[in-house]
Amino acid sequence: MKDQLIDTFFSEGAILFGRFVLTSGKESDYYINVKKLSTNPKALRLIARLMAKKVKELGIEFDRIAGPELGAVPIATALSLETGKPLVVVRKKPKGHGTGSQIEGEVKPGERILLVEDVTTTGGSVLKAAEVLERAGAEIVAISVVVDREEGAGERIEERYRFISLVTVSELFARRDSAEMKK
Ligand SMILES: O=P(O)(O)OC[C@H]1O[C@H](OP(=O)(O)OP(=O)(O)O)[C@H](O)[C@@H]1O
Ligand SMILES: O=C(O)c1cc(=O)[nH]c(=O)[nH]1
Repeated sequence: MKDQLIDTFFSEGAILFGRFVLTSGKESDYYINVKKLSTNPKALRLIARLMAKKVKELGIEFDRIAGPELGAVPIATALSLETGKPLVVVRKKPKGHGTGSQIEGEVKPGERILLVEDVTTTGGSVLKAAEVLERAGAEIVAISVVVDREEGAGERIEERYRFISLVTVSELFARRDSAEMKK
């Protein structure tokens, strides 16, 4: 399943090369567009199945799944359907009208949350979401990401939480290099 996911990144054109400014302000000569996969039902199902399998194998128990706006929302939703566990969505900022809420869905005090992310670079975005959930009384049992760019997020997140990645950029680029060698 993991190899299938890696292949899907290439077949869906989800790895772009050029100059990109990242959310952290860093610059990069490549960009992983996980949204290309999370908007494709077959690829999204594969991500959800792989994530559910990995979490189960590691014996991680949780009551609820959380997905921070925006990239993680379809992934967390698919994982909720796959596992039958309820969902919460964490906004980047509290809603400016209506409920004024930053969390959509209910977090009960002491609930064990599996926090999902699409891609991690510095880990700053997902750590902000973790803070919002903890302020609401949740316990973050693990942070699970589809792709880790290996630019410090793992080390930063692991200071406080269990960190799981489905694939790393090294694994993605190793596959590209081995495919090119075979040509
Ligand atoms: O680990 P970090 O350095 O925080 O970078 C990764 C974050 O950047 C992207 O989000 P983006 O801000 O582009 O928002 P979007 O998901 O709303 O498109 C991605 O979805 C992660 O949330
Ligand atoms: O750090 C980011 O903002 C980022 C990097 C990346 O490769 N893909 C993405 O969606 N966001």
